[in-house]
Amino acid sequence: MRSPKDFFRPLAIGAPDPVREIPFRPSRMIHFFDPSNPKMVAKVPDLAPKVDILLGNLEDAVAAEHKEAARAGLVEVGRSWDPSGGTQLWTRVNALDSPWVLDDLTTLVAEIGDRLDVVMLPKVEGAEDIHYADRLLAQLEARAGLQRPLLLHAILETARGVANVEEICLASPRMQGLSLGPADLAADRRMKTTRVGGGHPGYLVREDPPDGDVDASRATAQQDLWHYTVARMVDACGVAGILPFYGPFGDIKDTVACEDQFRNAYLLGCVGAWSLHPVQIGIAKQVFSPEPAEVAWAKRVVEAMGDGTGAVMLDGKMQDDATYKQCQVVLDLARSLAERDPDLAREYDL
Ligand SMILES: CC(=O)SCCNC(=O)CCNC(=O)[C@H](O)C(C)(C)COP(=O)(O)OP(=O)(O)OC[C@H]1O[C@@H](n2cnc3c(N)ncnc32)[C@H](O)[C@@H]1OP(=O)(O)O
Ligand SMILES: O=CC(=O)O
Ligand SMILES: [Mg+2]
Repeated sequence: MRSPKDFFRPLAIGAPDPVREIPFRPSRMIHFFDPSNPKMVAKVPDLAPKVDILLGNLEDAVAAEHKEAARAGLVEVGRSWDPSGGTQLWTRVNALDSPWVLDDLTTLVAEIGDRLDVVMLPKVEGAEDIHYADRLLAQLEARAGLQRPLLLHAILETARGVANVEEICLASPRMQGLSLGPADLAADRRMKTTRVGGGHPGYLVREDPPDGDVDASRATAQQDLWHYTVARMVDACGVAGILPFYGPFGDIKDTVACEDQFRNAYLLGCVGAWSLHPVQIGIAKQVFSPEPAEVAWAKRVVEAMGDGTGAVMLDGKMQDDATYKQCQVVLDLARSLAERDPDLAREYDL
């Protein structure tokens, strides 16, 4: 194990210094596109200003015969990318055991390393995966003469990854965040759902039988299959000072259930989710931006609490040091979103 004193030292001579803190930038949606698909690439100029993060996906959902074209397509997008708009450019590279990942990393860092913000790594199982990518990126950054380190984002999508989630988050100063990968995770855990995220009608609780009559009709409510993992992920990210995201919701037509899944993640502490189709961009934008009424309430609490200590009553509700901090979380998020979004700035009146 390396000495903690070495944690913030570059892993290759000439590589940029690792970041000390993960910058919080608006990250409500990570919009996936396939850079080998000309129709999707044609939409990039229009989509880029509408999303917080645009991600060129090279892994699953890109057919094996299109892997090289996807990599080359992302290089083209990166070369004409204008970072001054504030949108982040990310990529999801192929898995570390795949035949493509080495070329993905070497090509992307050399060609567009100065445009990319974050590299998403799929199927991360433990700290050893992050250590490998960390060293390789440092070598590639040094060779490319990059001034700023690329950050790493891991997808939590194997049982082993979930079991090792804390060590993954703490494995490198490059770690920017985690996403839940419910599809691969379901397969790896042998869960019996064939859906990409979302609930399942079979996973429910049923009310007790009235007067012991087990044949009577009884109300049921679907439960959230992902609650445990999202909560675990949020805590692990909190420990490491990095950002948790919900991942994909595959039922593109069911925008209502998508919104519910995103909102559960938002309330539990996630900063954003993936959008797989343009229709999901607006859902994520709305859900992961605090409601104006919530922001107004947070402002009232902070004002009423003065220096943030003691207890006061506001509309019949007790406020103290802890609720002051809860309200600061909402206000900090609102302020950072308002800086990027003039409509929200007006609605929040900040
Ligand atoms: C489990 C996981 O790993 S999830 C992450 C990996 N999966 C992905 O990245 C999937 C990304 N999304 C997609 O591939 C597509 O959205 C699909 C296959 C789900 C649906 O695609 P389509 O059937 O073409 O959807 P639809 O007909 O509604 O598309 C409307 C238009 O939006 C475009 N479009 C669809 N998705 C996207 C996207 N993610 N980004 C940009 N444009 C898109 C289509 O090309 C189409 O363009 P056109 O009007 O010029 O013909
Ligand atoms: O990559 C995402 C997943 O759900 O699997
Ligand atoms: Mg996956």
